[in-house]
Formats: sequence, C-alpha cells, structure tokens
Amino acid sequence: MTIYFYGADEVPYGCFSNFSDHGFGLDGVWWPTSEHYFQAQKFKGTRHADLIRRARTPLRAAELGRDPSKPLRRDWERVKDGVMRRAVATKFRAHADVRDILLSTGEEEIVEDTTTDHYWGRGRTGNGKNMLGRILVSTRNQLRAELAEASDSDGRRPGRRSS
Ligand SMILES: Nc1c(N[C@@H]2O[C@H](COP(=O)(O)O)[C@@H](O)[C@H]2O)[nH]c(=O)[nH]c1=O
Repeated sequence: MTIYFYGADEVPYGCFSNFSDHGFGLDGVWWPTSEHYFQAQKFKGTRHADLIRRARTPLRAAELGRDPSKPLRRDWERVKDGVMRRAVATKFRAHADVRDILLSTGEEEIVEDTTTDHYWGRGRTGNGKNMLGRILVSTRNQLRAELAEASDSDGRRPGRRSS
C-alpha cells in the first residue's frame, strides 16, 4: 500500500518530512533539518544562506528560502533535485532510527501528501511529480545497497571464516 506522509509529527512516517527534527553535519557545518540545508542551497555562499541555516525552525528556514526579494542562484532549477537527494541521503545516513523506518517500507511507493506542492508532492490534482517521494524511494535503494556492501566486506575481513 502506498505510504503517505506530510506533517513531521505524524507517527511513524512524519520522519520522512524535511521538517523532521533530524539534523546532520554537511559541508563542514551543522544543519538542524534537511529543510534548512535545502533552502540554504538556493543562496549558497551568501549571507542569506547563513541566515537560513541559523533559522529557529524549518518553517522559518522555508519562509526565508522563499523570500521573493532574494535572487536564487542561477543554476537552481538544474541543481535542485541533486540538492534534495543529498539532503535526504545525508539525513537517513546520520540517523539509524529513521533509516530503519525507511527501510521497513519494503517496495512501497512513498508520496508526500500535500495539495499545495505539485513538484515535490502529489499536489492538488494528485498527479503531481512527487519528487520528494521518489527521492525517498531512491534513497531507500541506495541505503540497501550500501548496507549490503558493508556486510559483504565485513565477511571478507581477514580472520573471519566464511561458512
Ligand atoms: N512539508 C512542508 C513543506 N514542503 C517542503 O517544502 C520544500 C520545498 O520547498 P520549495 O522548493 O521552496 O517550495 C520541500 O522540502 C517540501 O517537502 N512546505 C511547507 O511550507 N510546510 C511543510 O510542512
């Protein structure tokens, strides 16, 4: 069954939201949520990016990131999916508890259940691109591959018997 999520406080899948309280270190600094990271990358290398990183809440980070008076980096449309992939992958690598929840979703489709976002979510019509849900699915596959690789090289460690 398709898994829907939206509010960060929903149990168990609210942790898939970029607003969930799961920070990580990336590019040499601390990001309180993946939303902070994503929004700040729109203005990478500027004072505004720094302001976003230090925002008190992910909602505030999103508001600052959507400030129409601040010019987006010129390549934003080209890089934004990759930025989201990096944010999501880093968050789930950093937190075993939410990684386990993601891995527990089997092969199910994951959908950001929002009527207002036709790109990252399913949107008003339900036919939105659901890019965030798709990125969660590809992150799930990537994490599985990484775990398989790690347990594989564990088995090859010298001194260990393979039976
Ligand atoms: N969850 C959630 C939102 N959705 C999030 O907004 C981000 C996309 O931002 P943008 O590209 O600036 O529109 C992305 O992380 C998407 O999941 N927006 C909200 O105002 N409140 C919320 O609770």
